[in-house]
Amino acid sequence: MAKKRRKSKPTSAKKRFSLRLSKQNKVILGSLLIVLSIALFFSFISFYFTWQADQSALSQFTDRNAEAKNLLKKFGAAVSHFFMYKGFGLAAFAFPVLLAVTGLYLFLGLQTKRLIGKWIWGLMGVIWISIALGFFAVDYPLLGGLVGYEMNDFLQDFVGRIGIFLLLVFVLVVIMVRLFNFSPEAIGNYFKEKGGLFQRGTSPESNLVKEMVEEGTIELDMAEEEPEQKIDTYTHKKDIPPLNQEAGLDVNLPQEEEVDIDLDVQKVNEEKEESDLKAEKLVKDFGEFDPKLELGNYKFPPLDLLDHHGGGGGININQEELEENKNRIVSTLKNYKIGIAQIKATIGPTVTLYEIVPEAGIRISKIKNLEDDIALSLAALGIRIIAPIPGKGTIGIEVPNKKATIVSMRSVIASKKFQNAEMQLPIAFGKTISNETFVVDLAKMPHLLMAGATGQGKSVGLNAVITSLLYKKHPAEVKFVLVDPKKVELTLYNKIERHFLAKLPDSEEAIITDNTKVIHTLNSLCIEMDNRYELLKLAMVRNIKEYNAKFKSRKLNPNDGHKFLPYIVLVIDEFADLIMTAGKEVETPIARLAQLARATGIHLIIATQRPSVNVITGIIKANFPARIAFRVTSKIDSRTILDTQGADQLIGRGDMLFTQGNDVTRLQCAFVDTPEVAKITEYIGSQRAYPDAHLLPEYVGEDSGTGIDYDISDRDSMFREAAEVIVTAQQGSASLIQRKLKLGYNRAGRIIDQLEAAGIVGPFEGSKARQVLVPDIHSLDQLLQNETKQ
Ligand SMILES: Nc1ncnc2c1ncn2[C@@H]1O[C@H](COP(=O)(O)OP(=O)(O)OP(=O)(O)O)[C@@H](O)[C@H]1O
Repeated sequence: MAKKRRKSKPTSAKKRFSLRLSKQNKVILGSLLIVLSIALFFSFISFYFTWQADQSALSQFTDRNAEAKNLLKKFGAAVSHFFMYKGFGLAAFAFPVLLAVTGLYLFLGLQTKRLIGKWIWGLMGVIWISIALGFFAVDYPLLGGLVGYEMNDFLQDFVGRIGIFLLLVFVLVVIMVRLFNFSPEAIGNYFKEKGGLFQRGTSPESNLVKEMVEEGTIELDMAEEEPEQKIDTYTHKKDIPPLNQEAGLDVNLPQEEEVDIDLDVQKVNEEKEESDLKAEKLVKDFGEFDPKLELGNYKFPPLDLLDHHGGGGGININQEELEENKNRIVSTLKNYKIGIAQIKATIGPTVTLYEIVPEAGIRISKIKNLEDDIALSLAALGIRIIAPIPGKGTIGIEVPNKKATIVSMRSVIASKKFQNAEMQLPIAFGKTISNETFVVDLAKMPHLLMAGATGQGKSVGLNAVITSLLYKKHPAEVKFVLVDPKKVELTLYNKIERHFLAKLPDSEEAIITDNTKVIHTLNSLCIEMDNRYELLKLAMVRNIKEYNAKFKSRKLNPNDGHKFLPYIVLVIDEFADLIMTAGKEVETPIARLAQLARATGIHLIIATQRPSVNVITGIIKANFPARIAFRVTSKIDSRTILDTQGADQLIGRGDMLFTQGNDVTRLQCAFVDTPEVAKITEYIGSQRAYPDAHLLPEYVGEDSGTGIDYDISDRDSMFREAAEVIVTAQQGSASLIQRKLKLGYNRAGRIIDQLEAAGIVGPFEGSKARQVLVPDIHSLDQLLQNETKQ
């Protein structure tokens, strides 16, 4: 309080000052100073040529007959004489510079507070240069001016010439250190920055491509180089001063100055500017924040861990088969009196697309109506007719190849498209019908629904998604929450628990196989989402990408609860099983996450064997625009997933349809076998890991919070403070207590329970904040007093 009162005085003084110096006055004064500085500058220059001739004019300043040779005549001669001859010699040039800077600040309406520093440093520099010139140029006293000469004379009596020299060196060091941040680390950083180009070129991602060419040699180089850089920056990290240590006082200023709107706006700008400057300085000194630092030696899995699956040689083109299929298509269509003008084949890994241009006059709707008959006549499993192909005026008939080519995970991971993908969460699903690698960004989807009958490739698909991310992301950047009711599909990922998995604080296993745990985890993710939204709000950004970028550039202070946020990918392998046993309890948090979690970097991937409407409900469907269908058994199932048929005509074994809205793309899913996943997890798991899996916020179940009777004496020592925080903010959330009182989540949760028992907050309401039952601090005082009386 005392602090505040003391602060308010200068504020009002500032306000008066600011009111007196209106915007127009600032512009006028600014221009005056700029003009004056230019006049001084020319006078000083001219002085060096005319000073001897003008000596006499100085004494006859008022005599109109006496003329001065200086460019600015008597004024120029007089001021130059004062500043240069009697003053500081050459160093006096600093004055026009300082005046010009001051003038510009006023003219442009910038904050003048920082000018004080500039003037202090400027004057120090003037004195130093003047003495230095007086010292070194003894024969030219005009260079150092009278001040330089006299100061030298004076100092020589006391410390001698060597003493003056040492003094000058010392002051120079002080100026360099304070003004230009001259430090051994800064020099080190400068050279590191220079060398940065090389390091960037050998990022683990790009390493992967090179690895293919150079089979491991580069990886060795990397291993030697990286630690050096990491360790160095790590030590810096410890030295970083908390961002707000100095800015703490400033933070309150804008609120105090609310009366004057003009003043207020300027203040806020300045504050921003200052924190930005501070962040820039931190980045300059210590480099950007590197989330990967803690596992700086982490090596991305090499390509060798993946098999070719016989697909290394590309697609076999069977000319005979092509010809045969073409003839069948032409003759079948002829039976329906549809003439073909042109036919073109595109060969994919599993199917070949025959693109037909019908003869003029034939309506596409006719062909569309005959869709089933044509499929029947061609008499092959997995034929799909696309009439017309979206965006083209042609009709597509997809006919399965007799010999399907397996698309290996290795080939898609090694593809340029995946390697160069500038995506947040790139996933290489497989190959399209035209044999192009298909890469999508999970962050953009933003959630994925996967369905397909048993044995058609769902698990392989899930593994392909996870593998893609493991090959592209560092453990600091992405965390998986794995739900596996079948208990066997995802067990392999246990090995990377401390690298890539997230779990509830009290659970032993990171992979969730128990249904009640799933409910807790989903609610915990909702809390995580709310907490993240709170952080995004504080940081004034819209999504996790902007937030992390801001955090990396050190604009967010970890002391305010800010931290680097990894993406969280929730994978549920058998959703049907879950929804059947837990119903709404699962559906509600899933729907909430699906609706809101996108901006906070939480993405959902849900796979189900039974794509019936009671599993994929309307709410879920509405929030999962990206869907994948492997082969299903009926048209109805296909419609449930994709809103169109087609999935029932797939041939299985990874043949799939992907939609992200309107268009449906047929893909051959990349194949990654269990032994390959085992090798990858083994490779990652054997490396140095975090001490524990990434911990999700603790979720206190609905029943555990109600009706607990806490003894008053058992209350937490921070109970009273927490109650005040909650009542003042009128928001009953544990995260608020956590933040304001700097407590751990568990302790904050316990206090919330005690507050509930004391009747200060209402019961648990899912992931929403609890209702606060006490309206103000006065009522709180009364309530607590009554308690002690009882
Ligand atoms: N992309 C693919 N390429 C080649 N073969 C595949 C592909 N995907 C799946 N298969 C084959 O299909 C088999 C079954 O796949 P998968 O285990 O993924 O099916 P699923 O849909 O998960 O079945 P379930 O629901 O019973 O677990 C695999 O063992 C493999 O032989």
